[in-house]
Amino acid sequence: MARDDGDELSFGEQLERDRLDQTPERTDETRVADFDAARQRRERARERALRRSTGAFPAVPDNPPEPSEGTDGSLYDAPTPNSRGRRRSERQGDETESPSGGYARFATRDEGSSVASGQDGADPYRRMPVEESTAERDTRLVDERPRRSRHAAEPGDEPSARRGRRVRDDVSDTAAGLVQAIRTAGQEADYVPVPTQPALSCSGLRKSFRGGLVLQDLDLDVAEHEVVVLIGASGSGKSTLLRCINLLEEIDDGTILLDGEHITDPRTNPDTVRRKIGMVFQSYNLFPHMTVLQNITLAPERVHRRRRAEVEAEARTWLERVGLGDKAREYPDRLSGGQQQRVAIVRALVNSPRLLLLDEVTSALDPELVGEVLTMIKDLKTEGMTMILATHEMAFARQVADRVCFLDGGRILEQGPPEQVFGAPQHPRTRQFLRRIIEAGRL
Ligand SMILES: Nc1ncnc2c1ncn2[C@@H]1O[C@H](COP(=O)(O)OP(=O)(O)OP(=O)(O)O)[C@@H](O)[C@H]1O
Repeated sequence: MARDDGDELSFGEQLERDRLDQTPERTDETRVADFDAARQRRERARERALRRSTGAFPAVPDNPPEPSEGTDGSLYDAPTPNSRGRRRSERQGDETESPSGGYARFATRDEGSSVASGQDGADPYRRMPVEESTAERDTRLVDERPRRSRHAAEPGDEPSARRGRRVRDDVSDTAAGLVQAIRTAGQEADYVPVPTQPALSCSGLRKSFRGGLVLQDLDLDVAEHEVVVLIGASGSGKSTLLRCINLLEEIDDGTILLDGEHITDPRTNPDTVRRKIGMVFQSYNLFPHMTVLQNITLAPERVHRRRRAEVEAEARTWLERVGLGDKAREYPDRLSGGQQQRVAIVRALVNSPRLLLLDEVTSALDPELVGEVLTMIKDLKTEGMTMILATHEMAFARQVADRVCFLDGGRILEQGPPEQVFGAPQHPRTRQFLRRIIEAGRL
């Protein structure tokens, strides 16, 4: 539906206009003024919803505001699949925006609108039970939200159900999906869930080289602070996945969202993305003719146009932290392999990336040098860095991973907490792979 001035109307706006049109004794001026005011209110509500989606807020307020139909009687914005086609009066039990802009709450089927309107003495903000399902994957239960996510996907999860739902504008849709899930299950709920979005969300990734499919409809969500370790046989697609995430390879199909931003959109500037995603490779890739400091500051200065003094100060701080403070003026060939790899990691960290990708970072190191790099990665984990690592170091994977993903033939065949994947693998292929690792004495 189009407005008179040609603008597309959202579904909420259509309903709002219908409602205003049907109100008797209104002049054109008041109708237009009311419509614009309602539109602004909805935009403010949308901004608040977005802010809430990225930060913590109380699920159950100390002093819950009176449940409200909205101070203005306007329609709740962002209509949802299960609410489309219904007017506010019919769906006000689904979601209520408090006057202070604070809370999402969900009524069960039996509560109907009486709860939302505060009738019959029901506490409209009481906790309600919910059993987490796949559709609720991208929500956190506020009262139990851990600092570090344990994103334990189950084998057999249906990824396609999540596809295309990771953009910021989908926050309300996610919440609505959750409401629907609760209703479908017909269960009473324990908690008020809050929709959140993963730091990284890959959906339906496909990548082929010369006709050979290397990634096949691969889905992967990574929560903030989560450490995901990719394991799998040589050629299973681990490096390709990391390179696609960093836009070093162009995907054939699918989407990658970073903090809800569609980074695989062809209009995206890869340099902007790479400032937010640090990547470290097996072979450290340091420039031999540049000092350690120059290697670290090169891209931030030249590509990202950051001020030299600022970048140098950051680089020196990092070098001190990883015990290489005295190496800033050295050339790479004067450093050990482990030291060079630590410099490469510092180079990836100096832009304060949102996500760090580590591709076999210990493979090229002498065994006695592996430890210092692994210690550095463990320290980064402790500090809450969100990371995806591809590694053949199974013992390390077991120690550092929040979640282990086993790749086979370009697919994530099995994933879960390390104790589950290493201790009780479900898929025969995972068991076969791990048996070989154990036989080789690598686990
Ligand atoms: N640039 C490329 N051109 C052609 N084929 C490629 C290219 N990059 C990767 N491949 C192929 O894609 C498949 C997956 O490679 P990838 O490096 O992602 O696997 P991997 O799981 O990281 O292996 P490894 O553990 O040995 O590093 C392999 O068959 C590889 O030969």
